Amino acid sequence: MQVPLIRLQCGVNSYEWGKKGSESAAARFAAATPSDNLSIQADKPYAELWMGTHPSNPSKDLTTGRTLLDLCAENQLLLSQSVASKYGSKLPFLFKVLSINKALSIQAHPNKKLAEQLHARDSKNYPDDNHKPEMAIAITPFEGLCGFRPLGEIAHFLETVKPLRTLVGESEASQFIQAAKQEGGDEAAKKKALQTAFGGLMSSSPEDIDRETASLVKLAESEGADFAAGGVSSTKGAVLAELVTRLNGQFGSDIGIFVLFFLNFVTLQPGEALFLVADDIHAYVSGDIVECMAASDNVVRAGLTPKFKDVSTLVDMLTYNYAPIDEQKMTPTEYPYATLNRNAYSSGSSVMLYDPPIEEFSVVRTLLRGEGAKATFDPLEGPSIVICTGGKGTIAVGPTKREIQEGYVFFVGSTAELVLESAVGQDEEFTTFKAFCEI
Ligand SMILES: NNC(=O)[C@@H](O)[C@H](O)[C@H](O)COP(=O)(O)O
Ligand SMILES: [Zn+2]
Repeated sequence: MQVPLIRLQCGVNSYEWGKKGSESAAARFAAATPSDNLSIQADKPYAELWMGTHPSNPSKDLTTGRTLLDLCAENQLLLSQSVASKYGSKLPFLFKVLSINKALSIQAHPNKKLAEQLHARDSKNYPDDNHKPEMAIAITPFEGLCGFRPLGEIAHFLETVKPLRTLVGESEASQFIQAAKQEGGDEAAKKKALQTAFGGLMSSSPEDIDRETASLVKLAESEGADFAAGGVSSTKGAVLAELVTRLNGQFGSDIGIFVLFFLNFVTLQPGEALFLVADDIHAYVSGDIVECMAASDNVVRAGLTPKFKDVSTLVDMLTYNYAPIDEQKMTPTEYPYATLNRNAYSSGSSVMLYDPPIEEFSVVRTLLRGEGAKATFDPLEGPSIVICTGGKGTIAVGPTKREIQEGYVFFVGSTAELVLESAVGQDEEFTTFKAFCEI
């Protein structure tokens, strides 16, 4: 049976935080594929390219116009029997490219149980009954807020940033500082103190937020590198001061600006990655990324957004885990099931695996340098989606061989032996990302 290689036409979502017009990688990639209803407008934000079967924006077979969702429902072998029997006739993952001009909302994604409850209670704001663990891989330099800081860092900010301490509340702040400074001590009590302090911040009144935002911005502008007593080792005062003024410029007076002092601020270079389990708090700030997640669009938001906010649900649902940012970063490993040809070896090409501790997806980044560099992948017992984010080459499954260049997206059916070959010049790179599920 001929395993299909299907060129996809993918939709792009215009959220307010997206980069504008062709500055947006999501827009450029979407526009690389012929479409009768997409013309990129220079002043319109384009946030997310969606690749997959999610019904909110299902990808289509470019040749027939049929949705990938329909094709998988008609022929489960595209997914493989094992994947289809566990996840039904749809992809277990949703694959995206995000192009971020302004900060995304302060958010977390509910675990499976909470997702079912929220979906049953409010399917408009919570369209899925599924969890949404997610992984982000930087295409360009990326900034994000991710997971709670080590408690000592938060204590430092409560002691040195008066507007923050005022919004948290004097007693909550001093109780937290006391708990944070206890050597060893009861982990559950520390997390409770963190939840109380964070909950105190998030329950601030709009008047208090307006007043304290104005004071915070004034301090940031006047103190510069000395802001927050010079900051902490992971985030220096000057960086914090710039972030406060940037976020204030983007959102005006907003409680999300104060969340900055509770969350790790992380920068990723191209190829570096983050993994977020369900219920992990985060907010991406800038850059272009590839993102892969379980098939869900459930977002619980609490700040930095014009969208629906559900602050009490967010405060209640969080794990209140805290850790240095390096524990949130994911380290890719060499992908063992691909063979590079001589050109690829000699030009320093690479095939790297990003493999989070969940079943629904993994991602492989293939970076082929120079003319004729080739990677041959062992057949997978499961579905894949491949996007080219730079350069050009060919993609082949069995006897079917197609051109692929920046923005092109292909669905690769189960048990395909996939071959990628570069058609770029000597010092250029042909880069693809492949999301897949194999169980
Ligand atoms: N962390 N990234 C994600 O979860 C993306 O997949 C979501 O689609 C975005 O967070 C949605 O962001 P807004 O709700 O528009 O602020
Ligand atoms: Zn998210």
